[in-house]
Amino acid sequence: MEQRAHNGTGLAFMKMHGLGNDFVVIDARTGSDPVTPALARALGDRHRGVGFDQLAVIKPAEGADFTLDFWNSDGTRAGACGNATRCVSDWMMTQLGKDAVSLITTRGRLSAVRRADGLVSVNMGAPILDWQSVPLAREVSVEHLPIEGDPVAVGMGNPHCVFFVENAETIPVESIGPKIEHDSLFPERTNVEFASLMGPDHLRMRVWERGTGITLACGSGTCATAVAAHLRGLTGRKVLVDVDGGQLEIDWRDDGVWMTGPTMMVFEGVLSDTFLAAL
Ligand SMILES: N[C@@H](CCC[C@H](N)C(=O)O)C(=O)O
Repeated sequence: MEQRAHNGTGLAFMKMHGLGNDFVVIDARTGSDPVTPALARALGDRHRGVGFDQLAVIKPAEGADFTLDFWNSDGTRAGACGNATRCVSDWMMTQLGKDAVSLITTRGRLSAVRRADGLVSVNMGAPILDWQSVPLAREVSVEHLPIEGDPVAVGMGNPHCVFFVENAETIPVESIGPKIEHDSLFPERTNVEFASLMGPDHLRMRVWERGTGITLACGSGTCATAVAAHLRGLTGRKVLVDVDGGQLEIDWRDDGVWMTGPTMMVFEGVLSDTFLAAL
């Protein structure tokens, strides 16, 4: 696809999703990064923009195939986005004619592969389990946070607060999620997951994403939930996680937490100069 700069010819973008966790993707490998918080918010507006859970920007990288930056729909940055990483990696593999790619995110170098069954796996790296790096505001046990419901904190390049509940379906995610997102224990706010055990190595998870709200899936949140479930002795290191938009496979291996699932390239478009000029 031709890359258009924000110079009077519009701005090209792609729309992708992984299990309904949806993304606008801008390929800025050959030009300057056009994204500002104002552009992210305007583009993320589902009525007046395109709408997305996250905005991902592809940039050049040294020593890897590409760099990936993430924005939330409220105009804030995210350090990780597992589903966008899988979707963009799949597209990049097709562009580069490869079945594996490496990429740089703010948490470091990640790798992704396309499996023989067409599903895409990404190694999201080792979970972060020290309180300073999650980050938490003060020294507490990440495995038992001093919050009602006894949640677990896990960093996956972004913060997560995982609650284990009897039945995730009945939890009022829309009212509890934002309260926990803004709890003073999380100086950078947090993503919030509610998970229940469905069977041996099988979880159900619903999510409130920091900076976005309820989404149909959250890749990094699914990884964090699987890590937390293993730490709590509920599951092994390899689990299936049912989210609102489908199912992800999580495998916490020695080299990191691998997440596998489907990807979808939906459409390509061009933002008009009128839209860009109104920012
Ligand atoms: N949907 C993403 C995670 C999104 C990032 C999050 N809202 C944050 O601010 O950390 C995923 O698939 O991991």
